[in-house]
Amino acid sequence: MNDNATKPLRNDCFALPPGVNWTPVDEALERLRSRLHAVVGIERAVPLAQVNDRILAHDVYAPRAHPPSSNSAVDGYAFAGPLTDVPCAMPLIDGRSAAGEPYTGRVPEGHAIRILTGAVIPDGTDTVVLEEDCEVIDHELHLHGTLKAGANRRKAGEDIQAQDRILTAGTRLTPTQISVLASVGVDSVDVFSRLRVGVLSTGDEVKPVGATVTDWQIYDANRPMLSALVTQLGYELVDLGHVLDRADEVKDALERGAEQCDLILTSGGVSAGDEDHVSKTLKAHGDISNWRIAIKPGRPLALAMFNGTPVVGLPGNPVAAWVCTLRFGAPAMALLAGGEWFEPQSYVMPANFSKNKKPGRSEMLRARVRDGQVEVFGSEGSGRVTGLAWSEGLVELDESAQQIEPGTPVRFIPYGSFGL
Ligand SMILES: Nc1nc2c(c(=O)[nH]1)N[C@H]1C(S)=C(S)[C@@H](COP(=O)(O)OP(=O)(O)OC[C@H]3O[C@@H](n4cnc5c(N)ncnc54)[C@H](O)[C@@H]3O)O[C@H]1N2
Ligand code: MOO
Repeated sequence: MNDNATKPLRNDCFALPPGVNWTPVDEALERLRSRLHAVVGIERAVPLAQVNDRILAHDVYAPRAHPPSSNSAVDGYAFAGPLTDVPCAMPLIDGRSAAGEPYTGRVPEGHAIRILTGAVIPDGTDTVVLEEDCEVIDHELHLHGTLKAGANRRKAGEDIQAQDRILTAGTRLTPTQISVLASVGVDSVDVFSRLRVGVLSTGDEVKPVGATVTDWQIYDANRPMLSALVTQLGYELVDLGHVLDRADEVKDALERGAEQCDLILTSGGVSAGDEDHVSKTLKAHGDISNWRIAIKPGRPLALAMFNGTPVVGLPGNPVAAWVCTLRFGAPAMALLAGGEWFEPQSYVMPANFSKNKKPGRSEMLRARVRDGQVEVFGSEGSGRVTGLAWSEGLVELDESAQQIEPGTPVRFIPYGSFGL
């Protein structure tokens, strides 16, 4: 039950203004944000049991209030408050109000009634005393402390009023939001179809895991990494496999991808070398813009439209591919999928390392937090996959030069901030 939610992207959506050479990270992000929009269809009335991790297509309004009636927050006794003149005693009436079994009569003035947690506050009462704070002797409630009117009462609609907008379109649904929907009886919602993301590896030296390899060949580390990332971000993975550095193979794979996917991630073949066929093919058959982003690692990033489908040409080095996918790909995919653009939440914390950073480029270092301090991986080599596994996030150092010493505040972005 899909329909097209949006119009297609423009072919020149990644074009750079004339004369642009090095693009600062913030500018690159702003450019992506302003040129991309949702490209997926809508699935209607999807049951709550199937909406975790899906993106809401429409705002949702509450069909009823939460809580629907005023009720007690504690086990105790209800009466009309406030209680100022203490100590005092109040006759208890027969009967009680329990959750699922409300008291239907009216409590006379000056009387109290037994009430349990979650039970509707009976007519004639508005205040509840905890059972630990009073005594019952011979059908009489003895009270010792003062209480404000409305104490221990959860008012009807104090959380949600009927017709309130409870969730907005573009929200990625999580268990906590599903609880909000359920609490007001919403049993199904409209969500965007999952973004279909193709992952393609390129390179004559690259072989899939499981293949026989010789010394000059390497295993494809990027495709399994990016595939797992795509799935974990909540998108539908389309495995486009691996192709050699040959124009016809790259073109065939991109054509297959453009038919099946809403976005294609490629790795390798985007710098200026003789065998960089991804760039060449995109140039020959698509609308490509080679963004030289002032970021390390990940300087070459190719953004292109190929047969109407956006292609992100990631650098081959696994660390650069990882960093670029998180920093640029994750918010871009969120927009294409109907979600909201996001700037990952970061935390300023003291460094426990030293670094003399050159000006001109941002640097993203593999990092983690121990004992309230940020540590970085021992090597910055962008082929070092062990540093990826070691890290729990990234440290982002901005374009300006910086001398980092132990104790210098740095910006740590946990992987969770990218939606992982
Ligand atoms: N003259 C220049 N040379 C290079 C530049 C430059 O600006 N000028 N940039 C360097 C940087 S930085 C990077 S990153 C790479 C990016 O190059 P490509 O995207 O063309 O990537 P490749 O050359 O194909 O591969 C780079 C590196 O990564 C390995 N690789 C490739 N695919 C995989 C994979 N699926 N799994 C694991 N490893 C992979 C590949 O073997 C290379 O070692 O360019 C620099 N050169
Ligand atoms: O993108 Mo490259 O891996 O910066 O080193």
